[in-house]
Amino acid sequence: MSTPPVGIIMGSQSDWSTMREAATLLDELGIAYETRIVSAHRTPDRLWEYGKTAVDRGLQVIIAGAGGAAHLPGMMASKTRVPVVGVPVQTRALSGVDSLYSILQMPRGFPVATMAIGSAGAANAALMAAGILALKDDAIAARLDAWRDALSASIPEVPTDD
Ligand SMILES: Nc1c(C(=O)O)ncn1[C@@H]1O[C@H](COP(=O)(O)O)[C@@H](O)[C@H]1O
Repeated sequence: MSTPPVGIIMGSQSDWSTMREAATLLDELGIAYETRIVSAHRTPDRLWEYGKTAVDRGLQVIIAGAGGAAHLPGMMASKTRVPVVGVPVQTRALSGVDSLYSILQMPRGFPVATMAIGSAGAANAALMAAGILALKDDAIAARLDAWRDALSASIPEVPTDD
């Protein structure tokens, strides 16, 4: 089976309820993806292998979600030049600010495109991936344009009472 263009990876099964938002949006846009649990802390060899083979397998964007000491996106970015879009998963103790800072503050040279905390960030990660793929894929570009137009059209111009 050929590798899809997008990999959605997450530090734990518990991140799936957040990262599912990215998968749902990619489904809407007709973009194939794979999903994996990969942890810098708990499965470092799996992380290494995923990053080492990403280019050769044909992955074009990696969406990486993690919470707390969220080292996964940055470590993945250190191992592959495939663009990594990071999603800070919301945590109970620190509301996801810990995840955000862990992902955001990369040293010069190894960037992670960091999204907002939580499911909106996961959805935006999928849209970011779509935008990257759309640069070289007219069909994805057309579907992304249509998706954006539909969202804009759904926003009322005048507020109403609930
Ligand atoms: N931040 C990371 C990494 C990593 O960065 O490699 N691996 C797991 N985790 C995070 O630990 C949190 C709690 O995980 P559990 O719910 O499994 O205890 C999750 O949000 C996961 O992303």
